[in-house]
Amino acid sequence: MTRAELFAQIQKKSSFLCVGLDPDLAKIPARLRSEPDPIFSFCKAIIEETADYAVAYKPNIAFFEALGSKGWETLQKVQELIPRDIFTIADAKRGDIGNTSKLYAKAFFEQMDFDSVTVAPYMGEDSVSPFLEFADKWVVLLALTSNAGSLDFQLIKDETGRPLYQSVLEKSQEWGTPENLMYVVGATRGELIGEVRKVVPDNFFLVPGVGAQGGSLADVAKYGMNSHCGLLVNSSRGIIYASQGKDFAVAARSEAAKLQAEMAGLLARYL
Ligand SMILES: O=c1ccn([C@@H]2O[C@H](COP(=O)(O)O)[C@@H](O)[C@H]2O)c(=O)[nH]1
Repeated sequence: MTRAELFAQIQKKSSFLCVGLDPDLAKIPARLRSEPDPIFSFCKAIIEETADYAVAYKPNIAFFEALGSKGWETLQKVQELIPRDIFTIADAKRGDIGNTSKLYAKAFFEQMDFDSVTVAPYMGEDSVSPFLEFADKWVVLLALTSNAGSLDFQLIKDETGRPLYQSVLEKSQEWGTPENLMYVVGATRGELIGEVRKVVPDNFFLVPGVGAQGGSLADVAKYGMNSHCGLLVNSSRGIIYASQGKDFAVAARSEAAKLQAEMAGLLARYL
């Protein structure tokens, strides 16, 4: 999917919602556990109920690969089920020496047809570039993550006072363009999102941390939105586990609808 197509979807749905698919057998409704593929049934119901409000889905690969070969089959079926006009993110956090990264890219872009994959920047240019060689596919590079441990490295300053996340942003601008490179920027980082936006004015951000992690959607839009919206805001547990009862899919729809309504207001205000 191109950047223009993604922006067109955002405008059409008045939404920049990414629904995170983190399906945990221990948390899905008990009645689904007797189905032949409980995780697929769960994801299918969530996708069917939230697709009106979502412009992206982000399956977190850990929740599938933890189930072994069956989990990979389920992931492929889930990816194929997502409507083609909705952006897909394989949240796999890959990155290795060049020839290995190339095969990770083939796995997510050719074996499966994801639009994008999350990649860690730690190993540098040759670990990221192989993912950028695929037409209309995207790298979503970890920049300023939402977790507490992000403080361990990402905010450490070099001798010029520049934090590490800023070096990641600046250096990676040499590798990709706003047409194929997004950044992970946590919603829990508040006004720091504005600092990231100053360094990379045109790139999309994938923003996890709204919902279960407590980040503010209003702050994300205030500090992060650009003229193409530039934001995909993810919520996983806040949507998919809105209810663990029989009404889980309807409850997920309702949570997605609430976020979309707030997003529509923010788009009207800042775009
Ligand atoms: O900085 C990051 C990078 C990735 N994630 C992932 O996003 C979702 C968030 O789930 P919630 O349930 O909405 O908290 C999850 O898959 C994480 O692995 C992140 O949270 N922060």
